[in-house]
Amino acid sequence: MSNRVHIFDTTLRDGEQSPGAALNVDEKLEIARQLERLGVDIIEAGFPISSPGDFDAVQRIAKQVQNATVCGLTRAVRKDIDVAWDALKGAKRPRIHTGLGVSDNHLQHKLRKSRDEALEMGVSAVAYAKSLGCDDIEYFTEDAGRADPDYLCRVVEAVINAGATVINVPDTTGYATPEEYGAIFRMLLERVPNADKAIFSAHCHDDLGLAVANSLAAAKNGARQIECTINGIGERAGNTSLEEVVMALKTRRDYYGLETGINTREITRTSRLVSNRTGILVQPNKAIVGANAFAHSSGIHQDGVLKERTTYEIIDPADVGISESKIILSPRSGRAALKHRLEVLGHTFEDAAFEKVYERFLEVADRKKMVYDEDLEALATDEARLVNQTYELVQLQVTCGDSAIPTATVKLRHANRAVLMDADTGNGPVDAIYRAINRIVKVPNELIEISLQSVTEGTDAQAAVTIRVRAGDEVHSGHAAHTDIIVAAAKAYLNALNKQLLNQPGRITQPESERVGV
Ligand SMILES: CC(=O)SCCNC(=O)CCNC(=O)[C@H](O)C(C)(C)COP(=O)(O)OP(=O)(O)OC[C@H]1O[C@@H](n2cnc3c(N)ncnc32)[C@H](O)[C@@H]1OP(=O)(O)O
Ligand SMILES: CC(C)C(=O)C(=O)O
Ligand SMILES: [Mg+2]
Repeated sequence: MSNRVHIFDTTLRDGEQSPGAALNVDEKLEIARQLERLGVDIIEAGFPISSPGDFDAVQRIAKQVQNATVCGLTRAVRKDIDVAWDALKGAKRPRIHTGLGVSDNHLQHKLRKSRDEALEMGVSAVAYAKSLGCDDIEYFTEDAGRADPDYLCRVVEAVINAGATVINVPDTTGYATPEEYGAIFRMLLERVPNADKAIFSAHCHDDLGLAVANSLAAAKNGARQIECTINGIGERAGNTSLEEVVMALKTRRDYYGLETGINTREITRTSRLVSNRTGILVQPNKAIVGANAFAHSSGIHQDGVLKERTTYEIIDPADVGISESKIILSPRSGRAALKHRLEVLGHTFEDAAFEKVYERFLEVADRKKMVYDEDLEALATDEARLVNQTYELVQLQVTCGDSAIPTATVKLRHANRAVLMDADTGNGPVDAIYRAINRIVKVPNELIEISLQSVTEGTDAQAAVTIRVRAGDEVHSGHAAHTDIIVAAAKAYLNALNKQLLNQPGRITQPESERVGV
């Protein structure tokens, strides 16, 4: 038996059966083009009899696709087959996918047919498709996951005799377990006398979250076609996800010994296109294509991945078309991750300065949960400026509002370790802060410009404050960033005053203001 597994993509048929996923014809064509780039073997383009729009889509895809087989779904009904064959006329490699339920549940309640009647319908549908000149006929034994094995074997044997070349054994309701589903394929291959005349195909639904596991079990037991959809979209809980099943076969080739023709580097692009056009978002923790699939956010993992990627990654992100894995800076990140990201952004620090950056990073991370490059830039430049500071902000308390007198209390630490506190009122909170700071620092200056800017997005964004003060002939600028804009304003002012103080002899001398908590 060959070790090549055909990938049958049904994003445009079963995937489009996802509630709310309806695609227009142009979008279907666009997705079909991308599926070809991805290298799928078969594109199930639609159910041509279902609507004029679907007929049109199948017809246009059939004409456009160059390499893949293009397939149209039908019931085991002549008019469906006629319409599908008509839609597939322009295809280089057309396939009719017809079939009928095989479980007693479907026979009794839905089709209201006896086993023999249904078998006869299936056989005539295949024979009819063949009579039209179709030599690639796939037969689906709907709800095979709940069918009587003896009846399933009878149906499969009969439809292969009638001309079916591919036998689809769907677990339509997502009921089977991997062991059971694998065993169905083993049984069919062992018991059906003409089984060697057909390729057996797995088609699984994810009602119990087992679609991928069931498809893999089928492949392990002889299935050589897997039906799947991009992002696992599809009827109810969805279908087998193409990206998961393909990457499982590739990553665990040692276990399955099977190959597909998929160009896995196109996986991410295809996933994004389908999500975009269907409007169905991909959950962040989704395997392979979720936003977090290659993101590391805790310190121990980040340290490991930075030392050697394979400590926590079994797939190289480049293999699925992602340039690199992500290190997400969070309150759980350690020094290794922070240092790495700062270096990537071009910031290096001496050990002591780095410890201060790390301390401030943790403060920001606790407030923001995720720290972005823009936050780091703000944080790093701020710290770089503060290395030579004379005064450092220890604590700030502000009272303001439409009926309160803006009042600020500031506590500063001097370079000689003295902690100084003072308070003042002002026209507004920033004015009050600057007056309180002036009472401690006591360097004459004039505030000539203040600008406030948000450097990241959201209500928890970092605010950056830039100010300029004039002292005699000199102008000093100060810059600081913080998630609290009032704190950023205080730090920016201190930053400017610290620069002013750099030029003053004896700046490390103890100033005269009130000393507290030395
Ligand atoms: C498991 C799957 O995913 S199967 C594919 C599911 N996809 C779709 O159903 C989308 C396309 N479907 C449609 O557009 C429509 O349902 C159509 C055009 C196929 C049929 O529409 P209608 O003629 O109005 O029939 P309706 O949908 O109400 O009922 C389905 C009929 O097909 C019968 N039927 C269902 N499956 C099959 C089958 N595989 N072979 C033969 N008959 C079938 C049902 O028993 C029912 O027949 P009844 O009306 O005699 O009871
Ligand atoms: C039409 C068939 C192949 C199907 O989608 C199913 O049984 O789930
Ligand atoms: Mg299905």
